[in-house]
Amino acid sequence: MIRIDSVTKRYPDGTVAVDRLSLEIPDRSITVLVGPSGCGKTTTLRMINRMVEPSEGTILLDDVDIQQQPVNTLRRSMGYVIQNAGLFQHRTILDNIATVPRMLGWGKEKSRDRARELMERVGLDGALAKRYPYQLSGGQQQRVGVARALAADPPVLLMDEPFSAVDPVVRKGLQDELLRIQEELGKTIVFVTHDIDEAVKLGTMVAVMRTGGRLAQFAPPAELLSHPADAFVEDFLGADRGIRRLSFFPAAGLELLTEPVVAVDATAERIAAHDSTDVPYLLVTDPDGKPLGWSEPRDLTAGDIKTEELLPYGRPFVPGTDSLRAALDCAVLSPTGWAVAVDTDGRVTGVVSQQTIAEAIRGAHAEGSDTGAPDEGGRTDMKVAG
Ligand SMILES: Nc1ncnc2c1ncn2[C@@H]1O[C@H](COP(=O)(O)OP(=O)(O)OP(=O)(O)O)[C@@H](O)[C@H]1O
Repeated sequence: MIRIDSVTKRYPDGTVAVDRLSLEIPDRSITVLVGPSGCGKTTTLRMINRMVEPSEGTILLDDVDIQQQPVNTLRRSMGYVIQNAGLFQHRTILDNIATVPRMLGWGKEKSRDRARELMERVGLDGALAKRYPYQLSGGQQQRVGVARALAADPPVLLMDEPFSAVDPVVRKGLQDELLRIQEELGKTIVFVTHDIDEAVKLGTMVAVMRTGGRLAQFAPPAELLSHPADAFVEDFLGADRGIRRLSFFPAAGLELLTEPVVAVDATAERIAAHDSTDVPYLLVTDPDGKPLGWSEPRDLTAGDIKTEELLPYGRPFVPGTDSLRAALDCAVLSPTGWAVAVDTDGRVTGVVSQQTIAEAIRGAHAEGSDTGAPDEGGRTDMKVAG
């Protein structure tokens, strides 16, 4: 949909901010521009809505050179979100969001109705409508920024480090919300960040740029993690890229054992029967099948299991939606080294050892090196969960 064709930006002082950049930004997906400070990400984004004009090269929107469109028409088709939201401080939240519809000549009530609808879509409580930006938290202000950019329903959203100024927990919430909005609305989003984790989480495609405004690699995140194009990209991805890559492989294929799982009202025979298995621990569940904790079998007395003496089971994982990374994390954090799998209602479906997870990881890496990356469907499913 957006094609950047050999674009260079030279600022009047001679700085080459972007150097012969070519990118095909796919329709209805999130393309992330990532790279170190000063590598030309913002300049690239601003050339797409002509806040900055290229020195050379062309940018096409639906095969039409953006230079041939009046700037106002172009910008109306592109929502723009920046760090710290850039809200109008003297306008209420509702009127901030209604700004563009009002500019487009919509009536006041219709614009406000649209603004209310968008508040709900971006997860903002309607009670905030009459407040002013300074009465909102940073995360809430960013949500208003996103709602405002969506107000006129533009097909394209340009986002420049929109979530950089908020704390990690709020940031994760905003990222999850953006993925959900993208899924619901199918916008074409170009997203700038300097945070590779954010890029990997959000991007359908990720463009890694290097200082001097040159493209280092343009690939889906799983491929970036499995096959960095060169030492610069590898270095930028960081030391734990092998672990992070596991986010793209589902935990669904792990073989779960049910033998080492007993209910809190288990009989002496059931507990004793466990001696024949290789697992040194038993996971005790409540009568409803929810995990309570681990114990060595010899410490359990049938009819008198003391739940407060059990070892904590840590955080369980859900095989159907979680990734191998999540399963590994559960096993690493578990005092027994075994991870607990549960269904979406929190009932135990089995347990799995670090060793079994390690074997699955070896299999996943081998699969990734054969094909370049895991299949597209699995990758997308794992994005939020991983
Ligand atoms: N108006 C300008 N005049 C001269 N040089 C500029 C101008 N705007 C940006 N630059 C330079 O162009 C280069 C790219 O800047 P840009 O803001 O696009 O980078 P960035 O990757 O977005 O950086 P950051 O992550 O720090 O925001 C930098 O060296 C910057 O100093």
